[in-house]
Amino acid sequence: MNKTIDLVAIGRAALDLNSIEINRPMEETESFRKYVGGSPANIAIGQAKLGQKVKFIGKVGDEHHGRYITKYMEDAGVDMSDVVVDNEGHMTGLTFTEIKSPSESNIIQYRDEVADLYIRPDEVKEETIASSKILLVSGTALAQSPSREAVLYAIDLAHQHDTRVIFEIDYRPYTWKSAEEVSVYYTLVAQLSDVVIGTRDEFNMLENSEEADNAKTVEKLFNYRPELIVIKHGVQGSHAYTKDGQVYDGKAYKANVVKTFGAGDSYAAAFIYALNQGKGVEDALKYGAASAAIVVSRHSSSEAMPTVDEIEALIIEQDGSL
Ligand SMILES: Nc1ncnc2c1ncn2[C@@H]1O[C@H](COP(=O)(O)OP(=O)(O)O)[C@@H](O)[C@H]1O
Ligand SMILES: O=C(O)C[C@@H](O)[C@H](O)C(=O)COP(=O)(O)O
Repeated sequence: MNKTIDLVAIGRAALDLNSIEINRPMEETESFRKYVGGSPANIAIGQAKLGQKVKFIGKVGDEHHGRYITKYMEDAGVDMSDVVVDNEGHMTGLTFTEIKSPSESNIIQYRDEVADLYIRPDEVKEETIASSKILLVSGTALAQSPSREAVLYAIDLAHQHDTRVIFEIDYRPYTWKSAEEVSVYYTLVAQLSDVVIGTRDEFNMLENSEEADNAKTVEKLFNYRPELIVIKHGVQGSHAYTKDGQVYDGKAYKANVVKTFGAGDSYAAAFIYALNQGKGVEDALKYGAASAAIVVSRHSSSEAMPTVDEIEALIIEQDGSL
């Protein structure tokens, strides 16, 4: 089928309530600003801001927040026509963020019985997956049925239609029942994906191990489908590994940090954008890191997503050239 969509993301679109009073613990914070949130929604918005054609597959609550999210993402350029409105009383998920200092942010999520975890396989449209170059899978969508089966079905369709599967591990400690359960589903989906992106801690969850050896992690996964694996190490940067044995080291850019969350989603949006533009892995690491440096210097994880010009200006400013 003709690939008219650059990326389709599956998973949660939710709300972030970010503390307005920065550098304060949550216990002393009284005011919050609302943004669209949820890792795959943030990545979809980031991609749209980079000029990509993006579609979203998910389920939102039949209430004010669900309507706000759908409208915001449509206005941001994300095609929301496959998003289902829940009709069983499940609500949109909420995240409160604590901005304690430029090096410490924490999040508290309300994720019990949330609408996004109730998307069913029969609500995933084959023609959407078939017409997209990339299927972006968020690991949190594997935490519970029927969302788990919806994701596995989407991956199967992607394989049938030559759609590249990118797995953002996106570990959140809610909803999952045990470390073993996390490891089983993360390993299964990583083995079925073409590209896997996660932090070192997230790969530890995948392996259900504290060993934290990047070389061993990639060696095991390269026995399966993945051809590119990215392991992120916060402000220390990230590493990309290819199946043919190449290793690329990416550095973080200097930033005037407001808060540390949002780094991963902005990194993924720009990293995938660069790959889709035909740039090499080395450049993709720069685009991802520059995008993250911009988002950590702003208040949100969605509205804060940069344009291509902003990313390239930051790379030129700090590296001297693109
Ligand atoms: N404080 C920071 N300043 C500048 N860049 C950052 C900072 N924190 C993270 N980044 C960039 O964002 C990337 C992803 O961040 P990381 O914290 O590893 O992911 P996640 O947000 O998913 O936990 C890093 O590789 C780095 O390039
Ligand atoms: O993913 C969520 O549900 C919460 C996000 O919207 C929030 O902005 C966040 O924690 C982003 O974190 P990241 O993984 O550092 O990008």
